[in-house]
Amino acid sequence: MKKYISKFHYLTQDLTDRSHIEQAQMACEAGANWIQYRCLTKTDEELIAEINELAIICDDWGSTLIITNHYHLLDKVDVQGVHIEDMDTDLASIRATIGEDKTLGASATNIKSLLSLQALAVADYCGYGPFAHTETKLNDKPLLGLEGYELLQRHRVEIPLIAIGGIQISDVELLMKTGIYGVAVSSAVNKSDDPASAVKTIYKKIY
Ligand SMILES: Cc1ncc(COP(=O)(O)OP(=O)(O)O)c(N)n1
Ligand SMILES: Cc1ncsc1CCOP(=O)(O)O
Ligand SMILES: [Mg+2]
Repeated sequence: MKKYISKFHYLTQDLTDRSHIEQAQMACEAGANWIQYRCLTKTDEELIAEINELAIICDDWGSTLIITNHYHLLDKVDVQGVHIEDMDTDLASIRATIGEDKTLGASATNIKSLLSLQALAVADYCGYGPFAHTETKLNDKPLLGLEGYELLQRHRVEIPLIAIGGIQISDVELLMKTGIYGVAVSSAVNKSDDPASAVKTIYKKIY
C-alpha cells in the first residue's frame, strides 16, 4: 500500500531544557507535518503517556506522528507508524506484526543496504545517512557527504529516500538537488536560536 511520506521529517530528541512535547508543539505550529518521536530513554509506561499527548497535538495540527523503534507499542497508541533504526532487524517480520496500514521507515547507510531494503519491499521510506557528523547519535558509519547522495543517481532508487545525520539548514538545498526525496533533521532545528524559524526555512528550501 502506497503511503504519503513527507519531504521533511522533524525528529524530537532528549533535551535538558525542552520536553519532546514542547518540541513537537513548536514544530507543528511552525508547519512541520511529520514528527518522529525519537525517545530511547523511557519505560513503556512513560512512552505511552508521552505518545498519547503527542498524538493529540499532531491530530490537532494534522501532522503525522511516527515513533522511533518501539513498534511493540503500536497497538497501544494512536500513531501512524514507526521508524526502525536497527538495520539488522527482521523488517519483514515487523511488517507482518504491525500490518499494512502503519507506515514503516527503515535505515540504510550505504548503497548496498539501501538496495537490499528496497528489494525487500516492506518499508515505506528509507532514512539514508549519516550525511555528516552529528552529536545527536553515536555513529560509527562512514559519513556520506553530498557525494554519497549524488552517487545514487547511478542506481534505480524508487523508495522515498530521506537524508539524515548532521544536516544543517545550509545543506538542504544542495542535498535536495541530488534527487533525494527529503530530509530528516533534529539538532539543526532544536539547537537553533529560533527553532520555529529553522523549521520554516527548511520548508522553503525543500519546496
Ligand atoms: C528518517 C530517519 N532516518 C534514519 C533514522 C535512524 O537512522 P540511523 O541513526 O542512521 O540508524 P542506524 O545507524 O542505527 O541504522 C531515523 N531515526 N529516522
Ligand atoms: C537518528 C539519527 N541517526 C543519525 S543522526 C540522527 C538524528 C538526527 O540527527 P541530527 O541532529 O544530526 O539532525
Ligand atoms: Mg546511522
